[in-house]
Amino acid sequence: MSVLDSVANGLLSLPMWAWGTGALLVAAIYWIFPFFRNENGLKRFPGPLTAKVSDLWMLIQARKHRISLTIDEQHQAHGDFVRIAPNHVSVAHPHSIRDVLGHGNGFLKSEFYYAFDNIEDNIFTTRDRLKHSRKRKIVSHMFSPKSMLGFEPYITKALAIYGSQMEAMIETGKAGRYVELGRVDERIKERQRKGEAALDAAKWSGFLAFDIIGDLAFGDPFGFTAAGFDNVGFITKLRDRGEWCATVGQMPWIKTWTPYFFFDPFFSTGSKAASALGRMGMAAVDKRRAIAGDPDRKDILFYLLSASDPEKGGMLPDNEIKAEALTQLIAGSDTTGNTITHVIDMMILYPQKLRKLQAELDSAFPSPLPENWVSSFAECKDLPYVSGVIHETLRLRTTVSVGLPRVVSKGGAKVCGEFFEAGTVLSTPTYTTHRDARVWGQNALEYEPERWTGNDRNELEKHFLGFSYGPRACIGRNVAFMELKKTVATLFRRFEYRRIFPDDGSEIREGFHFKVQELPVFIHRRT
Ligand code: HEM
Repeated sequence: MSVLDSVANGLLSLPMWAWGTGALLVAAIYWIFPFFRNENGLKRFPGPLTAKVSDLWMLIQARKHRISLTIDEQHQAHGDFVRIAPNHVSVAHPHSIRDVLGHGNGFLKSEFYYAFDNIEDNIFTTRDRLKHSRKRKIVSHMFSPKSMLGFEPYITKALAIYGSQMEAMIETGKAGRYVELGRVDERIKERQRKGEAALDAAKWSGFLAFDIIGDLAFGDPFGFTAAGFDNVGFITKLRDRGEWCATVGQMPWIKTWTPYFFFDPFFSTGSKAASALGRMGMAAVDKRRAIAGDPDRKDILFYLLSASDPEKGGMLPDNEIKAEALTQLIAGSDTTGNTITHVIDMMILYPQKLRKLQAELDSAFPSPLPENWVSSFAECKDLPYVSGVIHETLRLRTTVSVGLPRVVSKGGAKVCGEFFEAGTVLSTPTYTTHRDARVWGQNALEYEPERWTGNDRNELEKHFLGFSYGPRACIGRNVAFMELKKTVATLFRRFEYRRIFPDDGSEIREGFHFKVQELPVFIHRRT
């Protein structure tokens, strides 16, 4: 018998208690070791004991869908620096944006982003600086002012479909029929007034945003707005995948194992959703290539298909095109859809602000409006209150509220007065930073679109993280603003919303996005 066989036989003959003790010992070493090692000298920072000991603490917060709220509570209790994982410090200091996310510090994205890789790594997930610059260069053409103008007709088309769907529901909507439930609900019927339709505004914002980006990215809107239905479950899959990524990203090494986490179906659902989205993205690119469409069409896929490989020349590799197209679709859909929902929610919650918005829109777009009118970007881009409402909503209801983790580069760095060793993970908690009275003043927690219409605007922009900051900031920011401004101007000029159940708060659940799950509203026409 070989030595290996003897060892194997010896191990197999051990009693169950010995196996159990061994497993506990291994787990204990894994948990306790980073703590005692004082990894990267982080012992000096306060934080929950369990967070100092293991990444599991963050994973649990993510699984509970409340990363931002928990980290904010920690900052309120401990101050600007909180150790939220053995090797991760959250820095909620007014200079943190510049020091952690800014240009020139050499910090890279952390392993957290590995969870988001789909098909292969992409512009959003890559942790390699050169690879990122190369990808950024390739896609930057898509977002030039000239390309942006080419995108506007697709946004106008989707908004026109949304507008006519609302009109049709208001015209023909059955009393008490909450569109998404597909049945008459007596509680809704009791509250509904003449000329109103009842619907889930969160769902319709999603339909609108997904149709726009579907058209921009793949040359084909999903058709959700026209159908009033997401027939492929795309929106739900994207949500499940986002929640899964934000959770798995806390302990990236578990990624490949999550399909087998039978104790919690959340993990297998998210993992399946991620794979399904990958397949859908690949199929969409293949479909677009197979059908010879409009040769003048200048959408995101057009720019990817005509980009040349900077190293080898010729077209980009097939998988790279697919991964990048899918990334734009993912990055540009739920972000805008969810922001539109938050704007509707805020306008219902703050009727005085809604009146101001309506006054601005009524004066810019007097009655009578053409049938199924949609605001052009030229007409709404400089309206100060429209812009104020969007900025203020993105401040207090930031779609990406979580701190975005970055790794301190070689040689270490001084961040907000503290020195950090190379390899330490740092993040700026957007939710907390956007509520910091040192920046936003004593009314930091109040919804004040007016703060964006005054002379302080440029100064406030420096502390605004709605689209992040630095080399990894949102590349689609200008497209997002075009979409959001056109949408806010069009919807709030033509319609008014009120909550069906005013006493219910909004159920916000956080994955990677800080997302309103459902917003039951009545909608009526304005004249
Ligand atoms: C309201 C809408 C949007 C919001 C709030 C938003 C927010 C953000 C944020 C916070 C980041 C940084 C993420 C990180 O570092 O982990 C980001 C990155 C990114 N966004 Fe957006 N985004 C929006 C719309 C869009 C649109 C419309 C597109 C494309 C059409 C887009 C494409 C991207 C891409 C490709 C990145 C990765 C950039 C890089 O790493 O170089 N986003 N976005």
